[in-house]
Amino acid sequence: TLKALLVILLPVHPLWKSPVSVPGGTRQSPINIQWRDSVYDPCLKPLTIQYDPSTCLHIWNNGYSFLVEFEDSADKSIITVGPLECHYRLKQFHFHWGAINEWGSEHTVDSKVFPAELHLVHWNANKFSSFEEAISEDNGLAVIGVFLKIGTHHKGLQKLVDALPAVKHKDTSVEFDVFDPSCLMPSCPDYWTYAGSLTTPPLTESVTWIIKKRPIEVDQDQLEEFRLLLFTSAGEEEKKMVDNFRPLQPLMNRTVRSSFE
Ligand SMILES: CCCSc1c(F)c(F)c(S(=O)(=O)NC)c(F)c1F
Ligand SMILES: [Zn+2]
Repeated sequence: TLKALLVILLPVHPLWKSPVSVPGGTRQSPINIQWRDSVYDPCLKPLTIQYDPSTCLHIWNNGYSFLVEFEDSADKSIITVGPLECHYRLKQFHFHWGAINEWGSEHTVDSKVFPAELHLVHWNANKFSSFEEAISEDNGLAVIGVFLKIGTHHKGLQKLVDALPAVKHKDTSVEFDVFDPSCLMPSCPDYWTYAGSLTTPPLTESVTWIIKKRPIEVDQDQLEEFRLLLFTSAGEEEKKMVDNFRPLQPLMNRTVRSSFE
């Protein structure tokens, strides 16, 4: 099918500048989560999320996605428990999406692709003194992945969507004073977790992934606003910011655990 052909061709997709595979990589992301192969771990507790909306700083277009960044000089917005042995500070969140609703997410579940995926990036403030240090260390980062599906309008997301025209071009930013990212979480506490990597350079294998089982719903107009962003700077020939996801990586010798039976 067209989709299969495109997925095969995707690794050489011109918009994907990073190496599709990392030499010697044994725990790369994203992966397909095969539900029946995931192993229920009764020791996995619900994730504890404590975000302080006033730590929100700004939104910026980094030429790959749009990032909402947070002030991380203290333990004000943190996640703990779940599969984590330490507390992790929220650094930023961003999204990956497709040109059309048929693809866009980085992870897949039983090979099902979602139109988009939210990543909330946290760093281990118990063990390291900065995000920059943690990014290349084992257990340095914890990323919550939330799938997006097309459905009802998402009121919390709309505040973010309304600010996107101000960051249309690469290297533009806009102040974003108060935002509580917990409004972007599905109500269901269930998740899968596995040891993986960043999906953008430097692709370091430092991430404990926490993938929420249930998606959140956004409406078509909201996702279309993502697709109006540009990879390019003002004055350059415009390239729409779409298909900013990495191809699936081999599971290799990894087990995906579930927090639910
Ligand atoms: C040099 C990193 C800049 S911050 C960042 C990011 F911008 C990003 F896109 C991803 S991702 O791999 O794409 N998604 C988890 C990250 F993990 C990050 F930490
Ligand atoms: Zn990401």
